[in-house]
Amino acid sequence: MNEATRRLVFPLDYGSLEEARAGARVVAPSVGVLKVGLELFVREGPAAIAACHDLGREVFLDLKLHDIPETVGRAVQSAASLGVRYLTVHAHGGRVMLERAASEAARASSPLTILAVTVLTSLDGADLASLGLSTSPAEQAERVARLAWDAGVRGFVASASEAANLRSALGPEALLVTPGIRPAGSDAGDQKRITTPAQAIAAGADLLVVGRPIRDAKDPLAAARAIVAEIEGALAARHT
Ligand SMILES: O=C(O)c1cc(=O)[nH]c(=O)n1[C@@H]1O[C@H](COP(=O)(O)O)[C@@H](O)[C@H]1O
Repeated sequence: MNEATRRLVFPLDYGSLEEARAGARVVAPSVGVLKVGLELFVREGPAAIAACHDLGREVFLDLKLHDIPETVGRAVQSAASLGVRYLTVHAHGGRVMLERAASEAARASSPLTILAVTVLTSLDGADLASLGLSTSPAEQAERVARLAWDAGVRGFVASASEAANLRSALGPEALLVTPGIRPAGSDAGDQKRITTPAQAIAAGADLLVVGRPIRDAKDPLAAARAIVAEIEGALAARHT
């Protein structure tokens, strides 16, 4: 698998295991990581993770844990026992919760990286204001990313429009995972802070999460291939 393919994360946002398996099988040649999120995990549970492993792909379990430290710590242990490679928690769960998630992941028997979700890509400044936050999404993402970093977390989910800023705030060791990716001309849907795949790579993103532009394309494999080609071009430009 080449570097560009390794960087593409495809969310299995499907309503059943059968659909998820079929969708994953089609795009697997052009996808590095498969993400299992709330829709599929609530319905199908660990079988969804096993299906990804059957395809030889690492699993990103996206449950966006946000609870008291004890509950999150125990949930991290459960996720670790399923052999997932990445697991999301909400950075807004606070320092102790983040510390607990990071320390439980460090004790897992296989590599497990906690990803702190900073500010959801579906939110903009007006949404933050309605929550009583006077910061911009970029400022808020940096604030909670620093909090998570200090708690021992090394993976972060943010819009790629914040990736360059987070990279300079956190340094090369931070793993930056960016959803809200839209190839030029594709529908934003409910995403508000979006970039193209090339912009995300240029900004220093490590992993790009791309769902509907692939899932809902007439030819999902061709859509995934086109995104990988765009990532490849942007990586080459980054290295020159
Ligand atoms: O944690 C995530 O993966 C996530 C965080 C975030 O801020 N925004 C976001 O869209 N996601 C997820 O990334 C995927 C984006 O899907 P599309 O908008 O269809 O490309 C979905 O599975 C979301 O649950």
